[in-house]
Amino acid sequence: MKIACIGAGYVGGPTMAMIAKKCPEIEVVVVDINEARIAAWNSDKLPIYEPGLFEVVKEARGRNLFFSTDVGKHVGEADIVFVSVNTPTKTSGVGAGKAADLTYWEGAARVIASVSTSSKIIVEKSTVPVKTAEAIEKVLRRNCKDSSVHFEILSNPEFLAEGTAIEDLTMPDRVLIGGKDTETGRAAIASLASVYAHWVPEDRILRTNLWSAELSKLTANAMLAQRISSVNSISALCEATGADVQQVSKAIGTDSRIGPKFLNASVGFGGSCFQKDILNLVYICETVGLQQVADYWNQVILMNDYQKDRFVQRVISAMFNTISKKKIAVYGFAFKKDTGDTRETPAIDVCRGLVADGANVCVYDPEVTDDQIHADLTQQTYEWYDHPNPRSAPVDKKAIGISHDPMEAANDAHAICILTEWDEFKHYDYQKVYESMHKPAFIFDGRNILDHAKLREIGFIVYAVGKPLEAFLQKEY
Ligand SMILES: NC(=O)c1ccc[n+]([C@@H]2O[C@H](COP(=O)([O-])OP(=O)(O)OC[C@H]3O[C@@H](n4cnc5c(N)ncnc54)[C@H](O)[C@@H]3O)[C@@H](O)[C@H]2O)c1
Ligand SMILES: O=c1ccn([C@@H]2O[C@H](COP(=O)(O)OP(=O)(O)O[C@H]3O[C@H](CO)[C@@H](O)[C@H](O)[C@H]3O)[C@@H](O)[C@H]2O)c(=O)[nH]1
Repeated sequence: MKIACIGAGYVGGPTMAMIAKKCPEIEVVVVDINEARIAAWNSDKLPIYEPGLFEVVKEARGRNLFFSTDVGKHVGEADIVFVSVNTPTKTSGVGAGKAADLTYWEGAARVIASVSTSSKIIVEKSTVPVKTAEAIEKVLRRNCKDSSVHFEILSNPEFLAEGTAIEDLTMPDRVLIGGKDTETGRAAIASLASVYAHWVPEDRILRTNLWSAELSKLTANAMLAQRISSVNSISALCEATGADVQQVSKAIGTDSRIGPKFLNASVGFGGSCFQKDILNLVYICETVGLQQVADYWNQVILMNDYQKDRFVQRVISAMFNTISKKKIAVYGFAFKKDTGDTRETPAIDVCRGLVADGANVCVYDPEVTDDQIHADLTQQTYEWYDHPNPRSAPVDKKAIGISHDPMEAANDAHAICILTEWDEFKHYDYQKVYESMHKPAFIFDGRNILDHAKLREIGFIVYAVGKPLEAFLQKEY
C-alpha cells in the first residue's frame, strides 16, 4: 500500500510520521508545495517544534517515510491520499471573518484529479465545514479525465494538540472515520481502519457517516474552547468576589460528569484551531438559519477577547494607570507550552495592547523566533468583523524588545507578564529577578503557574488570573 499526504504542516508531518513508524510495510510520502518546509523535514532541524517528533521521524525517514515537493508523482502513485492542507478563516468575500477558506483544499483536489490514473481513497484530514466531502467529490469527478477512476472520500479529522502531538498520536482517545454507507464506502473505511489498527485498539476506531465525522471535529473544538471561556468568565467573578478559580475548578472538576481537564483559567485561548473552527461553526449555523445557535457559540469567542482585554486593563490599572515608557517583560509568546507556534496566541493581543498604552515590551520565549515575534506584532492582522479588538492594531518595531535571556528581559523592567505556561518559568531565581527590577515590581501571572505566596514574600505585587486580589491591587483597580 502507498500513502501520500498533501500538506507537510503541523498535522501532515506528525500524523504521517506516526503511520510510517507503526506501519513499516506501507510507503508514506508527505508532499508540499513549500520547498523550504520539505527541505526542513528532510534535515535535522524540523520545521516545527514538537517533543518526541524528531525521534519518530528519524526512525522512519528514508525507510518508508519520505518528504517531497513532487506532488503529482506521489499523489498519482498512492492508494490513499490524505489531504491536510490549511483551511484558514476567509478574509475577504462572502463569509469573510467566519467561513473556512477552502482554496487550498480545492487546489489539492484539482491536483489529485489531474494526476490520477488509478482509483483512490481520499481522506479529509484538514478540518472542514460539514458537507465539504460532497463538494470535493464533485471537483474530483469533473476534473479527472479517466472515467474508470473511482474516488471514495472519507472524513478522518485529526484531534492532536500541539505540544503533545506524539503522545496524542501514539495513544489517541479515538480515531474517527466517516464514510458512505455503500459497498465502496464500507470497504474504504475498512481499509483506512486497517492502517490505524496497527497500533490503535479496535474499540477506539469509531465509524460514522461523513457528515457526523466532519461536524464532530468542529463540535469537539467548540466544546473544548467553551470550557475555557466558561472558566475564564468565572475567573472574572472570582476576582470580584474573593473566590479562587483554581479551587473552583478543582471542586467542579471532581464531579465525574464535568471532569478535571481543560479547566485552567488563563489569559485566553490561542492556537490556529479554536477560534477558526468556532467561527466556521457559527457561519454554518447562520447559513442554515440557526441564528440563536450561532450567537451561542460566538459568545465563546467574545468571552476570549474579553479575557485578553481584561488582562491588559489589569496591568494598566495596577501600575497606576500609566505604563507609558515602562519596560514590561513578557515571558512566553507561543500560544501554549512545548510549541513554537504563535498562531492566534493571546500574547499578540496582550503585547499590542501594552504597547498601544505606551509600554516597551521585552519578549522572552524559549522556542519562538525573533522574526516571528516581530512579524506577529508589527504586521496588519485581519480585523474580525464581529469582534473587532480595539487593541489589535500593529505596533512599531521600536517598542518591541526581544531577549534570549529571561534575566536580561526582566532587568530594569517594572513588570513581568507570564503569557505562556513554559515549565522553566517556575524555576527561575525570582529573588534575583526582583532585585534587578524597578519597584514596585509587578508580576502578572496569566497562566497561574508561579508560587504566588513566595513571590509576595520576596516583595512582588502579584496579580494572578481568577485569584483573590491582594490589597494593593484592590485599591488600584
Ligand atoms: N495544527 C493543529 O494542531 C491541528 C490539529 C488538528 C487539525 N488541524 C487542521 O489540519 C489542517 C492543517 O493544519 P496545519 O496546522 O497542519 O496547517 P499548516 O499551515 O501547518 O500546513 C498546511 C500545509 O499545506 C500546504 N499546502 C497548501 N496547499 C497545498 C497544495 N495544493 N499542495 C501541496 N501542499 C499544500 C502548505 O504549504 C502548508 O505547508 C487545518 O485544517 C487545521 O484546522 C490542525
Ligand atoms: O485549561 C485550559 C486548556 C487550554 N488552554 C489554552 O487553550 C489553547 C488551546 O490549547 P490546546 O487545545 O491544548 O492546543 P491545540 O493545539 O490548539 O489543540 C486543540 O485544537 C486542535 C486543532 O483542531 C485539536 O486537534 C485539539 O484536539 C485541540 O485540543 C491554548 O492557548 C491553551 O493555553 C487554556 O487556556 N486552559
